[in-house]
Amino acid sequence: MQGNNHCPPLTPRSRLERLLREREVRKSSRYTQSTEDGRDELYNDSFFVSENGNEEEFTETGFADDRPRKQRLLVVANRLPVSAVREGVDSYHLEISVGGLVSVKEFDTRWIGWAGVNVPDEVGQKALTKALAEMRCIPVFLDEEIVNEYYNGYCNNILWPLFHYLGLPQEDRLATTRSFQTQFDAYKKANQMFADVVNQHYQDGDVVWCHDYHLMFLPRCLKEYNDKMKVGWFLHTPFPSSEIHRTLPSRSELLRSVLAADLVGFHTYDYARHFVSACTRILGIEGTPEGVEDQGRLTRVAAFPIGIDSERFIRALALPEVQTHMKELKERFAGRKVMLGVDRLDMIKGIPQKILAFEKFLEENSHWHDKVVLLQIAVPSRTDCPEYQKLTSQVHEIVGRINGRFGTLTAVPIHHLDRSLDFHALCALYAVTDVALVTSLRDGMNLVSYEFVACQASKKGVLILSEFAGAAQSLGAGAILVNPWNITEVAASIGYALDMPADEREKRHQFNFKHVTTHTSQEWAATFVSSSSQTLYHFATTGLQGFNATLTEPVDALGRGDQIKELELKVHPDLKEPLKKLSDDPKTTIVVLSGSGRAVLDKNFGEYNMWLAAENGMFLRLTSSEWMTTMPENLNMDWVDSVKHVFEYFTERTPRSHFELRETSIIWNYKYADVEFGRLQARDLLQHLWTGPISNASLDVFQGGRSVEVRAVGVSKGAAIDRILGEIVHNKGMKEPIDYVLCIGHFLAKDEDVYKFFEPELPTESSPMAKAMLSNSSRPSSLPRFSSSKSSSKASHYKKQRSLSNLERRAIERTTSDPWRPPGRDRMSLYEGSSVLDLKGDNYFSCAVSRKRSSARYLLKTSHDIVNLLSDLADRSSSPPT
Ligand SMILES: O=P(O)(O)OC[C@H]1O[C@H](O[C@H]2O[C@H](CO)[C@@H](O)[C@H](O)[C@H]2O)[C@H](O)[C@@H](O)[C@@H]1O
Ligand SMILES: O=c1ccn([C@@H]2O[C@H](COP(=O)(O)OP(=O)(O)O)[C@@H](O)[C@H]2O)c(=O)[nH]1
Repeated sequence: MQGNNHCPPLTPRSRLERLLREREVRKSSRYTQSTEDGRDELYNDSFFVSENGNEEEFTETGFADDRPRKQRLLVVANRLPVSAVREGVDSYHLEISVGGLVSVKEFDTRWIGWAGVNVPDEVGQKALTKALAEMRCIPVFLDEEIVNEYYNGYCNNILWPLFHYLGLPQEDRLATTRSFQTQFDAYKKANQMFADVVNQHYQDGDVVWCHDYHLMFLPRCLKEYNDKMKVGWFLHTPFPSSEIHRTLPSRSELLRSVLAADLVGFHTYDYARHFVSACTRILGIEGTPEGVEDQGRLTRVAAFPIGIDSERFIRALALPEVQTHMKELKERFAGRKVMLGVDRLDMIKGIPQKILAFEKFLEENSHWHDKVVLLQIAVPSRTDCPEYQKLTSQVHEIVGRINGRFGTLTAVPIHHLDRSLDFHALCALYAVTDVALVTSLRDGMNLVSYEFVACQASKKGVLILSEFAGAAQSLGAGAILVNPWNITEVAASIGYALDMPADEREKRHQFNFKHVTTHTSQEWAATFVSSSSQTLYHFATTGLQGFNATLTEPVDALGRGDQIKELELKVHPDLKEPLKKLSDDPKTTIVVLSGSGRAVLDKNFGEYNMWLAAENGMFLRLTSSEWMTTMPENLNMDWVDSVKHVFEYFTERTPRSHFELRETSIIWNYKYADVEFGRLQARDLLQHLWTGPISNASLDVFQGGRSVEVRAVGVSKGAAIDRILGEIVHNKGMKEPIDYVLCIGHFLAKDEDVYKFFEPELPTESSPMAKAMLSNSSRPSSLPRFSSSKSSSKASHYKKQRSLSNLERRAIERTTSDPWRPPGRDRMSLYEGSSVLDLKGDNYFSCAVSRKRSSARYLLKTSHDIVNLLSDLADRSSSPPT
């Protein structure tokens, strides 16, 4: 049966099947490659090499042996991952950039870019070309003037600030127009020079991957030369709101050039959305969920969040030199907490704001004065640009003032370094840090935050992260998110981070660490390239109470709350006392019926005297007894691995989404993800579940507000309540009719069958309690006002239609084949024929919590109403009858 497949089929039928298949293949090949690791980083990370460190013999038809030929990939970026310094007429010193562009192991990769050196003479150019070839790098030679106009000018003075919401430079109008035009011309010319080198090295079937804002013209140049070329373009910076992009004089030309690519990628869904809306508003062309369509040609647009080579950082921490660095740093800063900032000295990094927030923290917390130090590594960047020079002076001035103000003869609060560190020193620094402070005003992603997390396996330090860095959308849950412009908030977050208890640090770290080690640069690149290499692109990407959203603490409806705290379901603190009183009342039986697993219910309700029904009633327990299973023996769970596989795939690609694997169900939740993106992803996921390889499996798929849940066929709360009640009636030896039933929940539509279960015959005489609950005059002010739900008419319709009582009907249903009947025992007989469920019409209160449409009789607006209702019931149950 298809549903039994644990992997996608070998011959994928759809785009998603293909991507899932490729993901599996990548996972298994990753293991083989890691056994080869341990030698020179660049070679291992970027290229396929043999044991002796030389490139393997490679022929035009493939490797010398029978291995299949790898997909050729031409990576084109402004900078090569290697920079050159000329030492003689024909000799160069090559240096690998520490944060150089990422590697792609499964492709046969060549890099094309500028080596950061001016080589005007032919001899020098030949020598550099030869030296770089050993590293599979191909240089583009840019002369000084073009570097000045294209790189310093158009790229760094115009596009960079604009894309980071800093606006266009303010200059004299005429001069701006003139310099703008010359810079734009130089930009186009430089892009054509990159294209010429690509064309020279291109072979049929190659994928060409263009990077960043430096090369927005490149896709067009390449397609004009050869429209069959597969071209992808990825932007490492934010793409701003269309209102910002609209201010750029060359706005349309740039957009059209990028649209020449087959695939356009961004770090976040937000950036992708801005790009599509810029195309719609500025170019007037159609945005679709998949991308941008112009005259029948579709350019796919999607988010591909970058990652780091986390293993490389983790491995480095074990190296003796890194250990020595760590020891020195620990001794040097003994008795003080270490805070760390690592940034290029760039306006976008918010360094002055960070330092000012640290000053405010020191101002307000004198007890921390000698106990904390901020180490700020400010790597010089774009030093030819006047704006960057001004920033350096500004930062020096602020640091000097603060050190003068809070320093002592022996120690200063800020150590500021205008220099870069080597990889090992950087790893050591990350590892000894207690709190990392990333306050970018805008940042495409911010890899420093990822690198810090990768190095924190033992320390489990805290990450304070700007909400304006792309990384906030992925590490947002584990980090403390701040608005870097809000100095007061950042200062308070510093205090919170420094005082954070170990268990909270551990949880936050684990979340971040998992993300950083699973969303690697390898995965990023492989996903982007395999998507580009397809000709056809088609991807986008619980009486009876419920627990979650019923008895839990209220959560932020926009999903902007603290995900780490909210992921751990906790009983609302104000409900503890009423639950205790109600559960101790011998006349009251409480059942918590939840989709959550046993452990979650044990942890939250173990201390009360009540019934717990976990996993939608598949497991049942009176808190004084052990768990029993009510799961039918023949419950088919063969589909679990296949579905998990699909859920993993979507979780990896939907920042801040997560999935929970329970014993009889799996839930993918995107409450904390970008709402729009989450919905699109859910649509894709559902489509795959309904039409993909597991479409025939015996499972039920449900869509919640911000979740997708998959269960074994027929599992619902309504189906379970029958069995649960049988156990309770039997256990309590109940014979008298139940006085009233209160059933409160925030249920999926599928589970609303639980409301119908108790629905009695037409209303007769009310019990005193029922009267009290419904009569406005006797209702105390704390009791919530029930508002009859619109759907209560549905319930009465349901009642009128019924010719048999619920018990009669269920008894009849039971005589037919029932997969839910537990073996060897007929639960129905436990209360069949008894009058326990002879509820009087208005002795039944089914309440839906914050739902617009429901078959419950009443609606409760918020969890606050539940607290009031249960508190009031508890008071009444514990007070003597009047
Ligand atoms: O080459 P430079 O001009 O010295 O600048 C260095 C790089 O800065 C930018 O980095 C961006 O890419 C990172 C990885 O995707 C991302 O985390 C960060 O937020 C971005 O700012 C630039 O985009 C690169 O091209 C530069 O090489
Ligand atoms: O002394 C240093 C400090 C930082 N980095 C690297 O620079 C990169 C910075 O990347 P990020 O995405 O944080 O920001 P960007 O500078 O690209 O805007 C990271 O990989 C760091 O490891 C470095 O090579 N040397």
